[in-house]
Amino acid sequence: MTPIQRWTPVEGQPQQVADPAAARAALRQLRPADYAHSRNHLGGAVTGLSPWLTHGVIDPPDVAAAAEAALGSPLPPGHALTLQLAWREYFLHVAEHRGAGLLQSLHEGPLPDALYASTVPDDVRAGRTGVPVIDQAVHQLHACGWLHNHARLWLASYLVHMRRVHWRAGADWLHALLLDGDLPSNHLSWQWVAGTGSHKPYVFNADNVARFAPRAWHSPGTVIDTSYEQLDAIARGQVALPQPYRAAQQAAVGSDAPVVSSAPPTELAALLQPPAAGAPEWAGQPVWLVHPWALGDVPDDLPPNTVVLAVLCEEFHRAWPWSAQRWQFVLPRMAALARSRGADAGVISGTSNTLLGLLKHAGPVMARQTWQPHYRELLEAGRVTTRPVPARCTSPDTVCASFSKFWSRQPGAERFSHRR
Ligand SMILES: Cc1cc2nc3c(=O)[nH]c(=O)nc-3n(C[C@H](O)[C@H](O)[C@H](O)COP(=O)(O)OP(=O)(O)OC[C@H]3O[C@@H](n4cnc5c(N)ncnc54)[C@H](O)[C@@H]3O)c2cc1C
Repeated sequence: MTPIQRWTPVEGQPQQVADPAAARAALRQLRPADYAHSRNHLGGAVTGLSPWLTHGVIDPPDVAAAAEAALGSPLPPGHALTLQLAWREYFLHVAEHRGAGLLQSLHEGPLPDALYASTVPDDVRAGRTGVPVIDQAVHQLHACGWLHNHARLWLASYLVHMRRVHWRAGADWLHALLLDGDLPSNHLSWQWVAGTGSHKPYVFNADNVARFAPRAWHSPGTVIDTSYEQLDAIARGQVALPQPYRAAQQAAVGSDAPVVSSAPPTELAALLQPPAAGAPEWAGQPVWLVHPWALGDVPDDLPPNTVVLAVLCEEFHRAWPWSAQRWQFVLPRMAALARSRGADAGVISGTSNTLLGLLKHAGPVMARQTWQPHYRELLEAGRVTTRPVPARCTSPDTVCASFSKFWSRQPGAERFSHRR
């Protein structure tokens, strides 16, 4: 195991707060040369940077710069890290164009939506399916809120194709438990696995797990220990679903399943403050608006009298609750940013209407762009001047229906492959 897999409990305490110093320390540990040949292995030299990237503590250009410093040369466009960062930017590109449309199937998958169950079964939620790869993934998810990309692919594929659960139910469930839960990357990846955002269902078998995962994850003799032809036929409904688990292993949600909530846990409640009634003391001053996807440092080119307001938009959090671990990751950093230059000391939680009422008192309002539902609408309705998320790829004006199309429209990309 490499030290970079810090989100796993095996490596000690997971990071607690979206702290830029910790993110910068992680950037200094990048091993881009090893990443290229080992990233598909659960013990490979993956970066573990996704929680910081999701919350805007760092951005893809920072990762590329750190990789270049480690390599001592420019990061080639065809390097695996370049391509994986581009996948993130592709999903943001789709979100920019489709907005909340990414929450519905982009096109029909192998079977009609109505044939899939709308809830995640209890034995999966508890990590007690009897299929070691799935149970290991769920327990790691519970313990540290982070999974390797391959584990996410396996979990999603098993749920959608072996248990016939609708991708949206699985996506919402996983999103709630991840520290890096990000609707564009998460929900579009689920659609890619389901076949509603790609041209074929993604399936995997026990041999694939044995190749890329440690022994405890290997799953011989289980429902996934079969040929790809058979798995594809199951996903397409051409043969019956296998009996997924032994009755003795069915279970209610296990005790290690984190509680998810639309509001911060009580131990963080002191970091919240209600919106002030009437005109605040900073009325008329410029505002830098901090939201959960803007946890990097406050830009240093703002007018000197700019105040920092940190806000939570309640409609979003009611729709997509978070684990306590995620609240712990996000909220103290938001409060620290609010305190850095704020007239208000805490994080203001309110409905869109309440927050809009507050912003009416402000002078010019500026914020980092986001495509997260409700926050995006808040920025638009509040006539907030947004700053783009720093990116390495260009986002074409019309939506690209596939990563290949997106990639082919990047300068110089035609010379390189784009395998996932
Ligand atoms: C079902 C499923 C759900 C996912 N949900 C999320 C999510 O909610 N949030 C999220 O950030 N990523 C998600 N991903 C993408 C990917 O699994 C994670 O970004 C990655 O595993 C994070 O670990 P890392 O930082 O070590 O990645 P690395 O391999 O070190 O990659 C570096 C960075 O590149 C980006 N990246 C890498 N692989 C992908 C990918 N396949 N798609 C998009 N971006 C990628 C991430 O920002 C990542 O931090 C999901 C993938 C799947 C299959």
